[in-house]
Amino acid sequence: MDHQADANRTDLMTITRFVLNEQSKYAESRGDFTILINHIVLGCKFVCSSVNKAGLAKILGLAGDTNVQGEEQKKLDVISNEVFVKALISSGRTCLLVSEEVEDAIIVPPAQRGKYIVVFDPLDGSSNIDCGVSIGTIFGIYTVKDTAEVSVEDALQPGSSLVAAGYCMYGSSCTFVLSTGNGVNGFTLDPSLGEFILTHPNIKIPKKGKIYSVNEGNAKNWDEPTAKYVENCKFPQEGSAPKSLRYIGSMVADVHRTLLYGGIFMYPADKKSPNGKLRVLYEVFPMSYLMEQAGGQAFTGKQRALDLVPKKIHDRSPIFLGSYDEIEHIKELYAESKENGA
Ligand SMILES: O=P(O)(O)OC[C@H]1O[C@](O)(COP(=O)(O)O)[C@@H](O)[C@@H]1O
Ligand SMILES: [Mg+2]
Ligand SMILES: [Mg+2]
Repeated sequence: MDHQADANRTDLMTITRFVLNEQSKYAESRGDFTILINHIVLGCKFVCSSVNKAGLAKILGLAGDTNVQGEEQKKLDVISNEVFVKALISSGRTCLLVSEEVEDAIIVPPAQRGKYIVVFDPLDGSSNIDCGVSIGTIFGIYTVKDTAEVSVEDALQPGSSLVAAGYCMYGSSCTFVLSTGNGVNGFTLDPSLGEFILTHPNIKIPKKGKIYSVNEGNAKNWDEPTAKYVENCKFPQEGSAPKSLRYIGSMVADVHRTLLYGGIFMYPADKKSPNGKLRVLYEVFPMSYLMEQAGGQAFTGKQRALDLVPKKIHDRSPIFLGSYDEIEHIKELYAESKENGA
């Protein structure tokens, strides 16, 4: 047993240590945020182990119910939702929860309330669960002044009011990516320690990218700027190389690759779904917050995504997010089509 190596492992930057360091920068902090993040991390570890043994544990397939989105819920959608609702309420640091899998906002019992609102997608990429392709969990964190009178309206804040956001990807390795407003950091789960260790410090997305990510199956219903942008990816001007298409169909996995490699992920509006598919509060906002914190951009086709103010907790919005220059190009195409009166 190499005791020295083991001893050295004690100075690894775990996520708890990292968040505690972050918190120590705020004189008024009492550790509430660290406790909240620890409960989210606990939920992710639980879901990760469930996902890894899903086939064995017979938790693949449908749960038999339909959620507020009209989607057939997978067993892991329901299990993940229960895990996070319980973990977040038992943290004693939340007052309101919004989950993709629950129609109404969950108001935490007064005795267990804290100042944070958590919006979350307990299991993202549900269509990929049964074939073992990467899936994830997405979350955003807001604060509220008066927890005593908290109501669903308190969750309908712009994305720019988020105090933190992140996701956990259940893939070949389990990766937790977090921003508390000072850049983006990635942590990998060390199964032998059961700890998330800092492996991707201060993630910065490349300014340009060689990859575009979109469900081309919707192409015939796209608007002109989207069609033009994708056309340009495939048939670029003289001297530029065509981009590669990568589409996993799990937002967490497609955005994680985009964050690390650069490029663009988009779920645009189309004639079939004029507001796109992805949900503002617990998909679009957290990923847009992370993208901006990493030096990228997030655009709806009309405005900066984080400036949106949702009217309902399950609102959807078109979204283009990724490398700074790629989003600039999309913005120009939308401005052009607006000038042409489209
Ligand atoms: O199959 P489509 O239409 O391309 O949609 C894929 C998108 O839908 C989602 O699966 C929606 O998320 P959920 O799985 O959480 O419902 C995203 O992860 C993904 O980006
Ligand atoms: Mg999702
Ligand atoms: Mg989901």
